[in-house]
Amino acid sequence: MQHMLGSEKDVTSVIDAYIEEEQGRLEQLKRYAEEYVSRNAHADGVGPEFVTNPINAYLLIKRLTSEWRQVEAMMRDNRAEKFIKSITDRRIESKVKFPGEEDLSGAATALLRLQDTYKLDSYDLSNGIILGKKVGHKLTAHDTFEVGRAAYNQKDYYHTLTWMQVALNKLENENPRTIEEEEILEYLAYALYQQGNIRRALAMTKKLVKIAPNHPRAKGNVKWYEDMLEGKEKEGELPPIVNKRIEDDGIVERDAYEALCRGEIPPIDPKEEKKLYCYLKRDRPFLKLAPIKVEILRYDPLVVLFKEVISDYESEMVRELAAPKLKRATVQNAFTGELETASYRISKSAWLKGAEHPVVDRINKRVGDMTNLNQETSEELQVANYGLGGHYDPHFDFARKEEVNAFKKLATGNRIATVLFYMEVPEWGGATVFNQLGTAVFPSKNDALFWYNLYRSGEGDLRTRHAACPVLMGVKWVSNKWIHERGQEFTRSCGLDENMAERFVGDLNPYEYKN
Ligand SMILES: O=C(O)CCC(=O)C(=O)O
Ligand SMILES: [Fe+2]
Repeated sequence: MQHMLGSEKDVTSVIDAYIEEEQGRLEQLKRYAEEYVSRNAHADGVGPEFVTNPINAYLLIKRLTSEWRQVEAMMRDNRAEKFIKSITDRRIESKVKFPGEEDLSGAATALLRLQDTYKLDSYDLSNGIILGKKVGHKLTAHDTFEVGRAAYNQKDYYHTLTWMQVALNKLENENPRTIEEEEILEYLAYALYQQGNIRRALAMTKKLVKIAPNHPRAKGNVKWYEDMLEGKEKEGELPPIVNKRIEDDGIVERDAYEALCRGEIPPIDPKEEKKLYCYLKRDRPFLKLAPIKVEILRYDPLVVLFKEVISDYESEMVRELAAPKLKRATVQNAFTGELETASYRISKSAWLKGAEHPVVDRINKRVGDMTNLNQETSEELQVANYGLGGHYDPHFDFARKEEVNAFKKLATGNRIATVLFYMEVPEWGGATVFNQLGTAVFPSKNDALFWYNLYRSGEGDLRTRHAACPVLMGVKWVSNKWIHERGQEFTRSCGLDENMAERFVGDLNPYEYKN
C-alpha cells in the first residue's frame, strides 16, 4: 500500500505536467481563434468588396487551407498518449504493481470483514469514522456503491443491502452526483429479494421503472417479482426490512471469535487464575546474566508470553530482510498437501534462514533458551506481514491425523510448539485469540507468545485452535517459529497415556530445574 501511495504521487505529477502542456496548446488555439475573429471583424467592416482585392482573397484562401490545416493539427495534437505512456513506463520501471479489479474487491471485502468483526457502523465507516474517531475521508455514493457491489459479487446480500442503502442515502445529498440512482436501485432490489423481502424488492423495481423507463432489465424484473408474489399477500403496508447476516462461512465459532477480537474476554475461572504468575527464567547458563521475563497466561494448556525477548533493532532487521521476499501467504490443503491461497488467511509471508543474517541466527538460538526445546528440527523463521484487514481465521498449527501429507517431507514429526514474535504491532485489532480458551492476546512489541500444540502423548491439542484477528488500523508483523517433535525426546518426553491431558509446565518453570 505504501508503494502505491508513491505511485499516486507520480500520477499526480504527470497529470499536472499534462495539464500544463495542454494549457499551452489551448492558449495557442485561443490566439488563432482571436486572430480569426479580428480579421473577420475587419472584413465585416469593409463588406463584400473585401475579397475583390487579390491580397485579401489570397489571405482568406490561405487561412482556410494551409492555416486551417495547422489549426486542425494543433487540435489533434493531444498529448494524452505520451503522458499515459510515461505513467505506464514508470510503473514498469518501479516494479510497483498497480491494483486491479481483484484488489479493489479485496479491499472492499476487507472493509466488510472489519465492519463485522469490530461491529463498525456502515454510516460511520462511509464518513471516515472508525470507533468514534475521524480517521479517513468521506466516501462518495459511488465509493459506497462499490463496497456494496463487492459484497454482491460474493453473494453476500446482507452487506449488499446495507451498503446500497448507504449509497442511496449519500446520493441524496450529492451534487454533482457520482453515480446514477438507477444503478443502486437494481442492486438494492435484488438484495431485498435475497433477504426474503419480495414485496419491497418489487416496490423498489417499480420505482426503478419510473426513473428509468428504458432500463434494460427493470420491466422484466417487475414481472419476475410479481410472478413470485402470485397467490401471496400483495396489499397493505410493506413488510419491514430484516437484514440478517448469513453465518454460513465455515467458521463455527464465528461469534465467540469476533467477540474475543474486540477484547470481550470471558471471566477466567478463579481456580485457574491462581496458577498464573510471572517469573524470571534463569535456568540456562546464558540466562543467568540476562534472564527472560515470562508471564504464564494460561496454565492448561500452557500459553506463555516472553516479554521483551527481541530488540527494536532485531525486529527491524528481520522486517527488512523479509520485506523483499514477502509473498501472499498460503495454506496447506488438508488432503493433497498442496499449498494454496485462501480467503481465510490474508497476509504476506517469507521464510528466513539462520545463515542469512546473524540476527536471524541469534533469534533462532534464543528460541532454544526461551523454550528449552531442541531447535535442530525447527522450521525456519516465518515472517508475516498483515495489512488492511489482514487476518488468519481459526486454525491449528499442528497437522491433524487426516492431514496425511502435512510435514511428511520434513520427517521431523508434528509441530509440537509455536513461538510467535510480535515485531510490529497494529494500532488497533490484530489480536491472537484462542477461541476455546477464551484468551485474547493483543500484540505487544518485541514480546513472544508460546504454546504447546501437542499433548505429551503426541496427540494434537484441539484447545490450541487460534486465530489472528483482522488488523483494523496500522500494520502487524509477526514471526513464527514452529518447533517439531523430533529431537525433543529428552527435553519433553512422551506421556504414557495416549489421551493424557496433563502437561509439564516445569519445562518452562525455573523451580523445576536444579541450576
Ligand atoms: O499472527 C497471529 O497473531 C497468529 C498467526 C498464526 O496463528 C499463524 O501464522 O499460524
Ligand atoms: Fe497459527
